[in-house]
Amino acid sequence: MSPAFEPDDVVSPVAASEAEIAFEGALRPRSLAEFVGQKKVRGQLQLLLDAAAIQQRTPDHILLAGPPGLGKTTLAMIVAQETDRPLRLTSGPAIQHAGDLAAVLSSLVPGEVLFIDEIHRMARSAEEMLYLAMEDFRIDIMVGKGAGATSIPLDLAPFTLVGATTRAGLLPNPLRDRFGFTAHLEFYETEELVRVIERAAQLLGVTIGAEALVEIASRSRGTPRIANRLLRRVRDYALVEGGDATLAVVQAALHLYDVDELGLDRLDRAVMTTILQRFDGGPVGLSTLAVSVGEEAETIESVVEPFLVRIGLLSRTPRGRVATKAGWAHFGVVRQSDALFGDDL
Ligand SMILES: Nc1ncnc2c1ncn2[C@@H]1O[C@H](COP(=O)(O)OP(=O)(O)OP(=O)(O)O)[C@@H](O)[C@H]1O
Repeated sequence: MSPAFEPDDVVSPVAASEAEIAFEGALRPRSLAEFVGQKKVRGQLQLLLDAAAIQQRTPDHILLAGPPGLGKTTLAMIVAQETDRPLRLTSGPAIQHAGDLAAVLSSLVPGEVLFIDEIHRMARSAEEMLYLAMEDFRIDIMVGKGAGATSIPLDLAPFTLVGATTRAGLLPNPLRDRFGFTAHLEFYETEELVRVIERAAQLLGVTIGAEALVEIASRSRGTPRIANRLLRRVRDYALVEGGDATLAVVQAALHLYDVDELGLDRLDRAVMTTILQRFDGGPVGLSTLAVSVGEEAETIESVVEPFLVRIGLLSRTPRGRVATKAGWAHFGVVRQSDALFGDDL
């Protein structure tokens, strides 16, 4: 099954190519003060870090939950920077065995911040090891097999775990409970994205007007990663055209990249038109929908749906996914049952 959705799609909120990772690195805010939006989470994190500093201990473990591209990695980096501690980055898929995690944990220096991205994708055996490590800064290493197996306890340096997940619901309770603080990152408001783009434009040396900023922000799916990426495309367009990033340039550039006024991309449109045309507006189950659009169910659930639900085009019901009235209206499709019986929407 070939995916309908590539990580480099212009409005894909998922992690991008090497070139984009370098581009993102240059734009990352370095402190909580520079981090735009998520006011509540910023306040809560600041308090947690200040309290730890006063007590001269490692800050509590932190879980960051939310859709991709909202700033989880950036916040983990900020936690390390603000507390002046080294940072180790790894991810759930890289931890396939308990031994992979033991190697990371046993090499941490005192106070280090360990960031595990996509923590819900870590191996089960490693999860169990992590419980003890988080609670007691200790792990048990099993040596040998069967009746002769023994466990050797190993003390760890105290560390702060920052876990990131797009699927908080998939984390087992014992793991979730061991985080001292869970932050739920929300999609950003347009005004917040305007500030993200304004800051990025300054760093990139792009001259951009107020209307153009709002236009990019309102097509960025509430996601800073997408806002920065659209700005990059607009900058390229302005460069080639030999002018500033005006509203007309933004509109032309985003039209070229097929980003509509709501910021919907190919996969969003594929999901919506499948529900509308193939399933007459739903309800349709997630796995059926995934097969119909040729995409992983997880991508649909964690990347596509949260935004479609947020902007009111789709609703999730116990019987399946259903297009809302606004969904029908946005795509200008007429419900087959209404067409048959001549009802108005
Ligand atoms: N609040 C913010 N203010 C300014 N820029 C931000 C903010 N949040 C994210 N960004 C920018 O958006 C980009 C993506 O952020 P980041 O990598 O932290 O997202 P993420 O949630 O970790 O995504 P993923 O789950 O895919 O790893 C970065 O370039 C970062 O600079």
